[in-house]
Amino acid sequence: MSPDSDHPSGRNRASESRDDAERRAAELRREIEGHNYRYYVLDEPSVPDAEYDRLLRELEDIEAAFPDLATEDSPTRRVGAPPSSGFEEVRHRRPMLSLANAFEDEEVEAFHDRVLRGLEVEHADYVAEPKLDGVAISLRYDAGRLVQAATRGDGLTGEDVTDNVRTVRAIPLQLRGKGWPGDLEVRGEIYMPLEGFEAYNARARVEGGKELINPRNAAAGSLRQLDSRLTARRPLAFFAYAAVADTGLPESQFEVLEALRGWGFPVNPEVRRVRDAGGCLDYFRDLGEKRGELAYDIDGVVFKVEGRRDQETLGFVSRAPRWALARKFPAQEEITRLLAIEVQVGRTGALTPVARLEPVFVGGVTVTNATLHNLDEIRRKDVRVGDWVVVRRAGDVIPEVARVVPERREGDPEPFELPSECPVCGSAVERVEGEAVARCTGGLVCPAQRKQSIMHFASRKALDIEGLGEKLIDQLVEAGLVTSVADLYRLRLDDLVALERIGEKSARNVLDEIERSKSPELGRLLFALGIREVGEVTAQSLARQFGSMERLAAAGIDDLLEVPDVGPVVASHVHAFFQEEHNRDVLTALKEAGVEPQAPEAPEGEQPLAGQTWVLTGTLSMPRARARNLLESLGARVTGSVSKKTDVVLAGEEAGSKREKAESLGVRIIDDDEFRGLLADHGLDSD
Ligand SMILES: NC(=O)c1ccc[n+]([C@@H]2O[C@H](COP(=O)([O-])OP(=O)(O)OC[C@H]3O[C@@H](n4cnc5c(N)ncnc54)[C@H](O)[C@@H]3O)[C@@H](O)[C@H]2O)c1
Ligand SMILES: [Zn+2]
Repeated sequence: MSPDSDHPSGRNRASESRDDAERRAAELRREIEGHNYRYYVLDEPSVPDAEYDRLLRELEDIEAAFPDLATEDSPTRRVGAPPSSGFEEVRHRRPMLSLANAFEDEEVEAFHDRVLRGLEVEHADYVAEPKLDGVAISLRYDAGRLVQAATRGDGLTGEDVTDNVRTVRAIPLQLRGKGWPGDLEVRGEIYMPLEGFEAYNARARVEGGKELINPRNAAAGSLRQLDSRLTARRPLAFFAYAAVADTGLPESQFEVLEALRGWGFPVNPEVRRVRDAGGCLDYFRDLGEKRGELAYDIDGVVFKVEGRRDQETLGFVSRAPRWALARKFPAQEEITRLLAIEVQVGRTGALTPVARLEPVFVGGVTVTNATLHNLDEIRRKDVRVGDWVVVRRAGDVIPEVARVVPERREGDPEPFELPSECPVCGSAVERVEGEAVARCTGGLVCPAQRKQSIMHFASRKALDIEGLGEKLIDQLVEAGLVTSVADLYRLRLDDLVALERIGEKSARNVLDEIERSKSPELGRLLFALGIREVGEVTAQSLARQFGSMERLAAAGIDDLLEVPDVGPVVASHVHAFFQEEHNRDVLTALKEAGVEPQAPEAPEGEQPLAGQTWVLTGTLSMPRARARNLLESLGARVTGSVSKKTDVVLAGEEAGSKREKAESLGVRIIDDDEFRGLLADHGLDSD
């Protein structure tokens, strides 16, 4: 959070007097307890970890300044939360503790100094391990067989989740190799790999289920299901990082990890032995660079004193060992205030809502804007202007508003609505049912889309204006010479020659090309207009069906639906395009400039099916578009619905109502095999 923020958790708010401190400490404890409950019991935190860590540190600072304010049960002294009912309790043989946290390099150096002093040595070796962002688990093995699995709980007592843990494939039910202690406890982290996490959420979005907040809470929540069949469906994995036994364990942490590997446990491959603070910090930096490539979330690095005897010498403080330290990465999630939602128009006309934020330091940079994706996402997350929101910036990914902090909403702000007109050009905004993205329909006139639309217009499959490339288009638009494609036809030699880096010869060539493009095939011109979802094939179909721009422009949705392969989405895009006044102006301007589209020609060659009208229905053994092309190349007209004018219905498998209608009208019906025979008769290859 920015230092000038007015949120009460700012750490620099020194407590002036003891009374203030006492009040603030009580406030902090209440708030932290609330977060603990949401995080450890519900597996559904509302604030990001960074915010929680700040609150905890503020409380630690107060307790350090006024030691008599520190209560026995203060959250600064406790680990996690007591086990929840619904599970048997498991008393840990040795407490499962937390880790001391470091947010700065200096804190790593201070830790190292304490270790050197504690052990009375000059150098110290550490094992450096990725700090997995998952959930700690304790696994008991009796004579090599898994007999019990428990969560950390409050550190002393955990929850018996044995049945659930048995469904995690990475955890051996029976130890391998040899030399394992007969009575062995293995500790490690159960986590959800990112891929599985994203796949799970993608499915939840489609099926309308509940999404998981982050991989760590996903892992914890999965493990604490009361029905282990639900756990089995979650993609969980495991890394071991510690072992507890009375005898029979190697003397150093590194060797313990190697032994665990030999006994069949996955051990993180990034684990290294390092020396002194310098070695720790190098490792931290290197792993930080790799963080984005890992298949799982890590939130930092753990340094552990290598020798087990040395660990014992150093011992523990209330909630963490003195021989270990977690150096945390910069937070990828932060909390800040949503000041406004602005709408940007992209090069393709997509309207993107963008969050204007109170500046916040997250993922290593200061973020002032974040994407909100689209209106559906805003609705799903119920984001409203003025809310406190969690902003996420992972690696180089564009920052996004991940979620709202609901308990901090003030009043009852209005839900956000998209404008009905494009904020850039004023054209109508279209939102097709079932599509997430809303778009400006003024593709041909909208300044936000200008360069893109001209480039598309001139491209090879459209009007194929050679020499009119991206650079020249940039120059033309920036010089104000071209605001829509119709302006291309008003360009003069002087205009072009006046531009930088264009000689007279190439200017002439471009003008010749533009002149030549004045009599395009109708289908190409339609494609060139850049109507959404109208690709080359659809443009050709539209051209064949309607024969002229005027007829197409006058077509209603129902007329459009008659065209083969045109469904409701395309029909609605085409309709909206021609409804938009700005677009009609450009079409008029094109006409005035002398652009005359050519009606589609009859295909060349033999036309044995000329004059026949065909309808395709059911599942064919080739893609429908191909069947249609083949028929058209033989001269047939292919339409979408069966009527008395239909000559032949080609009915594939599971043909439904169209087939019935053809039967009732007495229209000839042929099947896939007959169709292939017919193609073969005309020398066409059906494969
Ligand atoms: N957002 C919230 O509301 C909220 C609430 C409570 C706690 N938290 C977060 O939870 C964390 C505190 O929880 P904590 O007490 O578990 O401390 P911690 O997560 O900082 O460190 C201890 C834990 O690290 C894990 N760990 C991962 N890799 C390890 C390795 N190689 N070796 C040893 N341990 C490893 C273990 O599970 C261990 O229990 C903080 O990050 C805090 O921000 C957040
Ligand atoms: Zn626009």
